[in-house]
Amino acid sequence: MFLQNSYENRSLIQNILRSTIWVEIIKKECYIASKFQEFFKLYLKVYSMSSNKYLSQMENWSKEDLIRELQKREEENIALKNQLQMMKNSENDNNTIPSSVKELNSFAILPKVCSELSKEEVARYSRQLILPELGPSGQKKLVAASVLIVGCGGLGCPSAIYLAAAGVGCLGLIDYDTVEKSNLHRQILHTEKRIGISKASSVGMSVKALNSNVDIIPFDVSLTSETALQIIPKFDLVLDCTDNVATRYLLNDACVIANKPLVSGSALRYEGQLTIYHLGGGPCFRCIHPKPPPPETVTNCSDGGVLGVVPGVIGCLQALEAIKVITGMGSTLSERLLLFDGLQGMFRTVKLRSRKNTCEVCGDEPSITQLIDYEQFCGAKATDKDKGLRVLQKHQRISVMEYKEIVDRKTTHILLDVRLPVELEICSLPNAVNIPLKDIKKLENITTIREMLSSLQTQKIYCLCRRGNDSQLAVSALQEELQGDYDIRDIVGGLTEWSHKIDSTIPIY
Ligand SMILES: Nc1ncnc2c1ncn2[C@@H]1O[C@H](COP(=O)(O)OP(=O)(O)OP(=O)(O)O)[C@@H](O)[C@H]1O
Ligand SMILES: [Zn+2]
Repeated sequence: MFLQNSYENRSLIQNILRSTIWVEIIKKECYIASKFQEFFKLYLKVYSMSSNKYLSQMENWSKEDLIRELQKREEENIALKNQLQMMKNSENDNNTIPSSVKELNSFAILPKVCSELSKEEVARYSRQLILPELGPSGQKKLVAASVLIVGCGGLGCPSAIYLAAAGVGCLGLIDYDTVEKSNLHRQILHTEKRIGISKASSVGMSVKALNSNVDIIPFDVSLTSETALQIIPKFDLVLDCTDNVATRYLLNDACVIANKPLVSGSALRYEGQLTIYHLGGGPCFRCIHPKPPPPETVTNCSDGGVLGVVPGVIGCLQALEAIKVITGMGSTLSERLLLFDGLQGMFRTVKLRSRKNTCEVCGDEPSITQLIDYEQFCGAKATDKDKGLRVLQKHQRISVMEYKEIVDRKTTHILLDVRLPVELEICSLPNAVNIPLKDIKKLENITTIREMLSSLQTQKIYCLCRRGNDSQLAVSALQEELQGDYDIRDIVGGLTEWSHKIDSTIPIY
């Protein structure tokens, strides 16, 4: 069989093998980082194992499959090389980041009682020390303080770096995710070389490089109902730098139960918001939002987009609020919500309601005294990754492979791309008709679709979007509006799946 493969496929297989071997080697090399005498023995062993295993598996693969496999290996290689480089760098670096905390029961924050600022501290913080409201006494409070930053993304990066710069003694950094290329436009503490490594460690490294006096405690874990109360009580104050509703409720309830103030920020497109919950008798998040919003009304950065500067602004302001809470300077945003409109260049502050004595968690007789299942409560995952909507039956959906066959057989149909026009400028399939989901029920669009169906003499409409969520909603909407014997389906996984399985030249965004 192998002999029947084209020359091209064979050379692809060779490349995949080479790449696979490197993945294995680098993994091992990471493990034995400094024991290079074992390196060559390992190389030979891995080489012979990998060749036999992979050759027999890949003999019958198509060229497309081989290209995809190669890309996967190469990406894995880059991430691993970055990790290895990081390990080698840290061997020569005095400011190494402690490895991330896995045993949540056992970590401790070393108490920093700062009775006197050192000469070095006076020199480093001199420009803020001479502010009368802060002064040496405020600086000592900062040095003795510990702040937990939940989420090391667009908001977490600026808040972490400013708190470290200001001399906060200990920063806890939580994020379960790893650095991706699409993070770099706004998550400014990560670097190209750190793609693939833990976000919490990456932020830790940047923070340490700026101020080695700060103790860093990274947690490569998801904050959940199981982990939250093992971590939060050990810190003085918490920053919510996350991006999903379930985590917002979890953080709120955990901070009320642990009696910690919560500095909460959010940013989307060109706008941001900021407030402080559960501080000095002020309201908590549940006092303001007793019920979660319907999941389908929540937009995140990866769907709605965000200009990087906007979380930059809000993250900096979160750091400022934290500094005020710790030092007692000025007046905080408790019971007030700050709204930032980046496009108009406007800040506004609105008054929030005061604490509700009937609040389920911070009220006089709370019914929530321990953490609950927040994904169930919100009807949404505690991540903004893929909403994975499922509103259609199996017979109303087709896979990208099935759609490819329809295209190859030249079966007459309408391909309806329901993304925004700006997204079609990024990438699109040939002959797609664009009607954004939000406009799909408009009379003129329904009329256009009816006319196209009748002029093409077809009953078939295939709806396409970026990841296969909006396309399902489009199918439901069209079924309601068209009311006829039509074959309307959605293409599962959308253009992202098309890129993975059919045409890897389509960019994933
Ligand atoms: N429950 C949680 N525990 C730990 N980290 C969380 C939790 N919920 C969200 N996060 C983290 O909060 C961060 C939010 O940052 P942001 O929205 O800027 O990043 P993102 O999710 O990487 O962005 P994108 O939507 O572009 O993929 C993410 O890094 C995410 O992993
Ligand atoms: Zn409340």
